[in-house]
Amino acid sequence: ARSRRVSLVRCRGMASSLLGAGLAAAGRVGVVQMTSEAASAGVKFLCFPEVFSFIGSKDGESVKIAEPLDGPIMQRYCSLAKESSMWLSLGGFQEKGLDDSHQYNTHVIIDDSGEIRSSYRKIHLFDVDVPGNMVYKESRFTTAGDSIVTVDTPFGRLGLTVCYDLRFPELYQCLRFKHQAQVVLLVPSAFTKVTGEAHWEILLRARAIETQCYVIAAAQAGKHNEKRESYGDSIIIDPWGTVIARLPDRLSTGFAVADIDLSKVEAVRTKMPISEHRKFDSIWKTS
Ligand SMILES: O=C(O)CNC(=O)[C@H](CS)NC(=O)CCC(=O)C(=O)O
Repeated sequence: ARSRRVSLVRCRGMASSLLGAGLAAAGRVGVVQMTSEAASAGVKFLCFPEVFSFIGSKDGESVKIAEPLDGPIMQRYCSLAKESSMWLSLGGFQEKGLDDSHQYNTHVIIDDSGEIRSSYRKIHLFDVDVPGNMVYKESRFTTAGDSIVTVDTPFGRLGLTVCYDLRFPELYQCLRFKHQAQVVLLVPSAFTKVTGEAHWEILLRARAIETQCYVIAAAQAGKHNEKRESYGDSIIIDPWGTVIARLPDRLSTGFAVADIDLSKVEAVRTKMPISEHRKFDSIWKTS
């Protein structure tokens, strides 16, 4: 297996203007310029954080700008992928839902010819009272997905997830052991500052170690508006659990690059064959 360059990106002002509905010129330059810089660095697959095209400052704002996957926002990203000959992971897209007051929180994979290859709707919704912070109720405007999604790419079989999904290891177990996500589990996120500082990196490394997969986790960071602040280094973790690329939380712009080497996945799994040792079917499933 040849190694492939993969990268995480974060742009200044990301999520307020960008390629989204507001479309401020500066924001667009941000995304396009960062993508071209990544292309010059040899990147073949670029991963964006959750809510990459829009973050609202008030409840219910994002449902108003939600669009279907064949709408103008996604079309722009498809053109960007094609022009830069790059695969894109676009997590946390506000996909138009069943009615005007509902959306899905959707992770979209576009290939290097500009075609949407797959999309995953966030299964676990963040209805949480964050200690010392605020009460989130994602389910008010968002409908949960109910399907597990993998997609075959030149970077291996990807397992798609979003943000709060990270806290539910059974999803990752299913991706690895039932759907053979041999390679990367993508976790685009906008973790809160409080929960992110406490849990973000340790959960990501645990998911990589226990699934023996690469984990690619693009994070929002910094203050978005009066009410919202996100926390997290954007990191790429290898199947042994080592962080091999990092874009620190304090940087509002930039990208981090790593090579994905599928032979590393096989090496870790051969030496420690947890898929043969697990007792899920023989004990847990039936007890
Ligand atoms: O609603 C939006 O604008 C975009 N969506 C998000 O930011 C989502 C839902 S509110 N955030 C999380 O899932 C945070 C998880 C988290 O922080 C944790 O698990 O600790």
